[in-house]
Amino acid sequence: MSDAREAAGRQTDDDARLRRTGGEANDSAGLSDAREAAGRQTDDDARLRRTGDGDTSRCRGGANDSAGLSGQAGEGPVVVLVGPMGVGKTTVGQVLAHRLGTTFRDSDTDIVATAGKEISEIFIDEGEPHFRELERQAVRTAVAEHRGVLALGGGAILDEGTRELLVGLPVVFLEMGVAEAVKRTGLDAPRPLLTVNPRQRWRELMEQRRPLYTEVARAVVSTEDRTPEDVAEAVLDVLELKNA
Ligand SMILES: Nc1ncnc2c1ncn2[C@@H]1O[C@H](COP(=O)(O)OP(=O)(O)O)[C@@H](O)[C@H]1O
Ligand SMILES: O=C(O)C1=C[C@@H](OP(=O)(O)O)[C@@H](O)[C@H](O)C1
Ligand SMILES: [Mg+2]
Repeated sequence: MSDAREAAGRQTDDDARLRRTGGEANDSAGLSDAREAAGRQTDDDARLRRTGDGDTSRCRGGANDSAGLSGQAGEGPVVVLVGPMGVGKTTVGQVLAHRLGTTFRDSDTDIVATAGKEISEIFIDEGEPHFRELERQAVRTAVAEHRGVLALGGGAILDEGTRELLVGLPVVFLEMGVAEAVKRTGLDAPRPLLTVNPRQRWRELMEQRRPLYTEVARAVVSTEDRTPEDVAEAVLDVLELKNA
């Protein structure tokens, strides 16, 4: 557990060229109610919930605002999606935003807009460390401004500063197995980290990243054998946003 999360745990409470549709003025009343309900549930439960494998596993608390964040329940995105590339964060995030009557934002889209070039070009021209810096800035801005659904890039959680920005937020880790990963990312997707030997590369990435996804997440949702609509439903369920 990170220091930031530990500190938070001691407290009691608790947009590319441009497709950005974010904006905090877009929350519906129903969504605000749902957010409050979700906050209460996780505060009370203080555990990481898991759906998709028939099991709800006790793991860690998560409903605490960090010192560096808002300090008030109800601020920040209503849902933040993390998980490996191709798991469906962008797709499911859009479905979720629609279901909740709110807006969708994707940190990758924001980075492309700010940098004025595609992610694969940023990797080639400036390297991954520079991309992670841009990503941290994009997440910081999105977490501060956006009240709808936020999807992050698969590697965002590698950066400690980015992880700290997520403390206390309703973060959901979407997961899948390697076979599904290879199927979904395919050969056409512009994902620079999976262009060579995707199967092995994905396993290596997950070995490094799984603990980090788990660290930042309040809940884990399997995407295996589920449509994006089913996954969105499971996210609403696990965050108790169903009546929104
Ligand atoms: N639950 C799902 N089942 C099957 N295919 C999916 C599912 N979710 C997303 N996909 C497909 O997988 C690919 C990657 O989805 P995307 O939303 O871009 O993932 P991410 O943002 O996590 O990288 C897309 O072709 C998308 O249509
Ligand atoms: O996993 C990663 O390191 C990355 C995932 C991508 O986003 P998606 O997870 O939306 O594909 C994108 O941010 C970049 O190619 C790096
Ligand atoms: Mg995406």
